[in-house]
Amino acid sequence: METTDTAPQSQSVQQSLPQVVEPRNPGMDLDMDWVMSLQANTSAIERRAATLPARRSVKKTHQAAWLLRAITCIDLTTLSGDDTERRVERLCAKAMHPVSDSLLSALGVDDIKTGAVCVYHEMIPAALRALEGSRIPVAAVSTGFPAGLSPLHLRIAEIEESVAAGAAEIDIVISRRHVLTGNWQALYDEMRAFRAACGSAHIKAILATGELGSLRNVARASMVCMMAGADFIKTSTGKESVNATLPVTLVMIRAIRDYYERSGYRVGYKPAGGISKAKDAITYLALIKEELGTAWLAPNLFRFGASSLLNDIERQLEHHVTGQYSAGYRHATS
Ligand SMILES: O=C[C@H](O)COP(=O)(O)O
Repeated sequence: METTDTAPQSQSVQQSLPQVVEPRNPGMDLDMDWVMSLQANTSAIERRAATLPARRSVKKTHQAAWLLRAITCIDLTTLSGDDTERRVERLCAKAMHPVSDSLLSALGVDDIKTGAVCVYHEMIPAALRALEGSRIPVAAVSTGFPAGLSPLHLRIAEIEESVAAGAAEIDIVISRRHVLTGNWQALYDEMRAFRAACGSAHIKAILATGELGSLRNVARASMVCMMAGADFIKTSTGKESVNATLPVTLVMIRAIRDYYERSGYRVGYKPAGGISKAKDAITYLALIKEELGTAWLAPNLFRFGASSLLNDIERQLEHHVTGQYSAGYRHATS
């Protein structure tokens, strides 16, 4: 068994984050030779992924620091048809105070907040009002989320409206059919247009990997989106039948590493959908550290897209401090 015995940083979480301001990935011309050269050895990747949760255990003393770091990397999300302003306000309150004051002081931490709050366009004003003064960015899903099958001009207009409404981050969905038909030029052009519409807002490209057919397609789609200027690549909408997985993560973060080695630009990674356990969050963080290095263990380069992960992290932190578990409903986010 391998032990991840170095905590990501000390327990003064927000203050200790690497404060390097990354230059934005400007993208590059579509390099078809590079795209077509990307392969994925599915059985090797699945074998490696299967060993990850068992191989890695974080020493008890470092667990709290890893979990606090995970909190700072959460895009705390609500994306439901029955979302209301009230629900979004409660979510934002949780984003600003993700852990109770008593737990924070027991852990020796002054302040902590989530990486962002992620909502549908209509909820942007409510989120901005509730987060005022907190410096937590609002992320909006866009481009006909989750299917992305509305007319292109409407998808572009949706981005522009969300940016005008104050969203600092835009989570777009790609057209899966461009990947499934191998039309990489169309995917590149679409992503370029989305990036232009975002202006200064950062763009996360949701690949919907559960619908892309193969890990090779995931590798190629990741690379094309980065070439077109994605600031982050993100696995899933949370609405596909298969969302974030470790094999997909391996493929995507290796594409990020290749892109960095060739271009010099660090692109962020956001696994999303179905990540609800603290131990899974630690597995993801440890894998990121191993494959990409500590520069990526910060909210400017790594996010979890998650609606309920914070509840379990808070429970585990409480256990760390008191030695006891409380009922999950006590930590509900919305
Ligand atoms: O992007 C975030 C996802 O929609 C959240 O998915 P989840 O509800 O399974 O955590």
